[in-house]
Amino acid sequence: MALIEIRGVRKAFGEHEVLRGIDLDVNAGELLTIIGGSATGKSLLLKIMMGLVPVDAGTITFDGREVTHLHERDWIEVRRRIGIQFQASALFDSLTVFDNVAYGLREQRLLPEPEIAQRVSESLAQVSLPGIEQMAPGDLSGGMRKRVGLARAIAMRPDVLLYDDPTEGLDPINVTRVNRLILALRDTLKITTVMVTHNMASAFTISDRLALLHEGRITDAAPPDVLRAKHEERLAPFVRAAEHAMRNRRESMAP
Ligand SMILES: Nc1ncnc2c1ncn2[C@@H]1O[C@H](COP(=O)(O)OP(=O)(O)OP(=O)(O)O)[C@@H](O)[C@H]1O
Repeated sequence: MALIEIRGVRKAFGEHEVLRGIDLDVNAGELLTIIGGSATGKSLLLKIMMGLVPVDAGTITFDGREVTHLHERDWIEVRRRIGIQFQASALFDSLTVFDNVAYGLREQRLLPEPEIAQRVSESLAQVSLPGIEQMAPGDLSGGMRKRVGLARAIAMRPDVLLYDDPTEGLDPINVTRVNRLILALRDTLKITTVMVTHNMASAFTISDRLALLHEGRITDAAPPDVLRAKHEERLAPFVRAAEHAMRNRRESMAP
């Protein structure tokens, strides 16, 4: 059974039907990337997986438990197992890096204070930023802010990590760095990963599977090579963008 099962999920805002029957499985341990045109509902789907937006119809099952209509306080328990990195890193600028990374652990009273310090330092090391606890977010580069956002998410030891455009606005070196980090976290912490990205080179390079969100439905969900071989018109722009970027070696994951 898949870790997350989405069946027949529909969501409209007024007359605007954004999701028209989403069926999607997320398997434990995989890195699944949702691709699609602008405003097709990719970020919305991540929010729905976190229980942040209620659906109009359909079901979501997490680790065998249907969570579609959970009460807010029960969602909190489920959300503890799901980390998210938002498009903007969403750090609190008035807090130090330490307090930012410790935020969720303290808020949910998950660990005593000495263990929090240990967990924060481990999490910063895992994103290759050891020892920056006392820095202010304002003094960090864009790439570092993203990695601190990630450290905050992994400090909670989630089973699943959702990334909303993790490489957006980064230069090629930092794109490669973040991509490597996403893979390393999946492999070392065994985190099931769902990513939304506009960066097709990243999507086609690091994903185990890609899911195309097209006209309100997941029309294709398969490994990158399988999608590439399909030669479907709806997939062509994404495949072309990936091949173009990879040909130009703008964002290479090669060691
Ligand atoms: N809370 C909301 N209220 C009204 N409309 C919304 C809301 N959330 C999302 N939408 C609409 O749903 C559509 C999909 O939005 P979403 O942000 O998920 O798109 P996306 O595929 O992630 O887009 P992009 O690739 O451009 O970032 C958009 O038309 C958006 O305006």
